[in-house]
Amino acid sequence: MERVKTAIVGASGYTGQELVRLLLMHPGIELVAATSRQEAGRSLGDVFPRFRGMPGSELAFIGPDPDAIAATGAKAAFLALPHGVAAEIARALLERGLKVIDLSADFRLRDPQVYAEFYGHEHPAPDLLGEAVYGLPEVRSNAIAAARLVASPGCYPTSILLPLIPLLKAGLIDPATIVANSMSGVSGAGRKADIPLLFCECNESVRAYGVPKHRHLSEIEQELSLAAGDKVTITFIPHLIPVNAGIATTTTAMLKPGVDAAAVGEALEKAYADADFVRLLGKGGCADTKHVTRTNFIDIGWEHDARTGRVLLMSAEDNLGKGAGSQALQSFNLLFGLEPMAGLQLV
Ligand SMILES: NC(=O)C1=CN([C@@H]2O[C@H](COP(=O)(O)OP(=O)(O)OC[C@H]3O[C@@H](n4cnc5c(N)ncnc54)[C@H](OP(=O)(O)O)[C@@H]3O)[C@@H](O)[C@H]2O)C=CC1
Ligand SMILES: CC(=O)N[C@@H](CCC(=O)OP(=O)(O)O)C(=O)O
Repeated sequence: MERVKTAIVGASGYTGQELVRLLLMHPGIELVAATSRQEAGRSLGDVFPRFRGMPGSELAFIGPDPDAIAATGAKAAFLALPHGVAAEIARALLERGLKVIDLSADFRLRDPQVYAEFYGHEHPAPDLLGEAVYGLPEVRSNAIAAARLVASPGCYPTSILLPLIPLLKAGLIDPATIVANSMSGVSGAGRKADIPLLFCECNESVRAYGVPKHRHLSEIEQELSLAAGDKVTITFIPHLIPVNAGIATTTTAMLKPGVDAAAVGEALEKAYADADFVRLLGKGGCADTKHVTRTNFIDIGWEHDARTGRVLLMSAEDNLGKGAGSQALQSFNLLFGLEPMAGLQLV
């Protein structure tokens, strides 16, 4: 079978590097371009010694020039770029006939005004928002398969949306009572020098940040509102924890009056019975990042607090995996009609 020629734009960052790892191992993909302004001219193996000796690791980084990327024959590109930058390159690559899977926030929101509200600047390509598909494969696999432009979800949103959407669709919880507490590893902030992210600032320390209006609320509330069929507004409290990668989220909400708690487990089972990458841990299951890092799995457990009437949803994923790179690859497999598990059998 001919492999799909594919590019990674922004391959020197954390999600880019995870994509390099995944694509070099994928049986249906030929990595033909990897971009970085700083590393242009050096090979993947030189820049990232972990890849030395792997077939494909001799590929040299090129600059992020759309013509140069298209000239490699790439049929698709993953964009692992900062938001704002991604939209511009996405447009140029779409015009050159590539399919685009964007890991940034640029195409996740339907409403450009919401983007301006949460990102502090006008949307750079509002005309493309209509065709972008929010790439949560467990929720809209058919739309992803037919897309030209996929907006891969943020890391926190994935960990919050997958447990909640089935409960909202089944009408089991009161949306006004949803509170999501998340803890993220430091790679979630990207590969940059920033004083609050230095080892001495983060190590042996945990802190909340981004309250009360973290930018991920925009896409979380967009998707929860679609599931509930009504506007949903939630409280979201992200925390930075001293691990390289991994997100653990605990979400709570009040069960609606008269709802039997067992319905929570039933709704999750029904939604994810055929989902390759959602592992349900059942009642009392406390998901642990240790078991999901470097994989495309999200583990979800739940509990009912009979004293307060709240349901507790515990989820864990890798922010660079199911929260970014491997989830984007899951969408890629759908886009190109490949085996859903291809390149993702990671444990
Ligand atoms: N880290 C995470 O857990 C997650 C990140 N995301 C999103 O994915 C995207 C990438 O994130 P992450 O890998 O963490 O980011 P990094 O900061 O680690 O990497 C950014 C990449 O983009 C390149 N880049 C930066 N600025 C420009 C520019 N102006 N033009 C062209 N290339 C540029 C950098 O290379 P160079 O400077 O050499 O050009 C680098 O390869 C972001 O939008 C992020 O929000 C999504 C989900 C999770
Ligand atoms: C720990 C940390 O700093 N995390 C990042 C979220 C990473 C992510 O998913 O961001 P995108 O929406 O840009 O894809 C943050 O809070 O901004």
